[in-house]
Amino acid sequence: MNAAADGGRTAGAGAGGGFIELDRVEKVFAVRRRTGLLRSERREVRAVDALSFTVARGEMVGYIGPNGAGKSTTVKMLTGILTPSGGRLRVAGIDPARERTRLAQRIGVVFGQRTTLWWDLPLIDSYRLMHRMYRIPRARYRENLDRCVELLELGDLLDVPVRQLSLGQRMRGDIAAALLHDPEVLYLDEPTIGLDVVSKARVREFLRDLNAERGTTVLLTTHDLQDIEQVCSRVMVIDHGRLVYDGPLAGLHEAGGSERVLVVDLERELPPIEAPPARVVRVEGPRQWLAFPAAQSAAPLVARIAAEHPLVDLSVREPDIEAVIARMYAATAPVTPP
Ligand SMILES: Nc1ncnc2c1ncn2[C@@H]1O[C@H](COP(=O)(O)OP(=O)(O)OP(=O)(O)O)[C@@H](O)[C@H]1O
Repeated sequence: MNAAADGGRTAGAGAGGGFIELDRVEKVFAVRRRTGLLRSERREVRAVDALSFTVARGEMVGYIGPNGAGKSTTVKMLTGILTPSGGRLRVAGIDPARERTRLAQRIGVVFGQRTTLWWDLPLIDSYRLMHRMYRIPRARYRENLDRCVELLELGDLLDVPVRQLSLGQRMRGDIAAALLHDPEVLYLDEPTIGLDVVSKARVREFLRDLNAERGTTVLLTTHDLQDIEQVCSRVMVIDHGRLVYDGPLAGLHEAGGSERVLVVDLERELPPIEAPPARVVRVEGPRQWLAFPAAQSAAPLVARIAAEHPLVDLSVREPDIEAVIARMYAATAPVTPP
């Protein structure tokens, strides 16, 4: 399982070391569980376990894993909200837990399921408050705001109270808020959750542009593998607090032999389509489902089917992250840290 074998320590490291560096980082929570009327038992939850990886400046990395794997705990340690129980962690050379305020000037955070905006205020008032809170120089604030308003198409929304925005509009508003102070690194936690296809595409395109123009380092937590495919060149998989894969997304699909499904609507009922290595896994009237290796592009398969069959419509279904990870486990034993 390639780079994870050395704890991901070398992957993506820049000449002068990584921009984000974790060396055997741990986070243990003490939890109390009630065992009787007056009795409770103390238990430890190892949310992050000897986690080591390096992210170079300007990298866009997906950070995925099943529920409870330790993703949020990692991001909270990277922002200084939580202090590690052990190990060494640095972001831009700063120890987040010790210098949280100084680090805040250099990082941006977006939580898909929570907003950092003031609910009852028009969007622009939240930005004005952040301008003061972060003490952003006026010219820089204006420049960043203008750019975000243009690229995220916020012009008509600036005077709308946040509670009246749709989920997609609010998410674009939150992304702009995280970028007003020009952070060098952006942590995004489920930035496309609940968004429609067009809004998702807009957010992904914006992140790619941001990275190309400013070299912003991006760490993206998501359950949507298309976010990773379209934004990140590298993906890290965490499970039970440990890094179990670090490399390209295609490699993750290969490790588990995962498949995508092409759903094809034909003009009429026809015999199962023959287009190896894709294979028909289901037929319902004029609709057919073809499974094909997820590491391969769908384009040649689509072109071939379109050329040989009376095609009306088609769509591609991605494998879900839990299934990919489960298959990866089935195919190879997870890395056990030394
Ligand atoms: N404050 C806390 N106190 C006790 N246990 C915690 C605390 N925060 C997280 N945990 C536990 O640590 C483990 C990792 O949780 P974490 O929220 O980091 O997972 P996650 O990968 O972000 O999951 P999800 O995808 O569901 O958000 C879980 O077992 C969780 O119950």
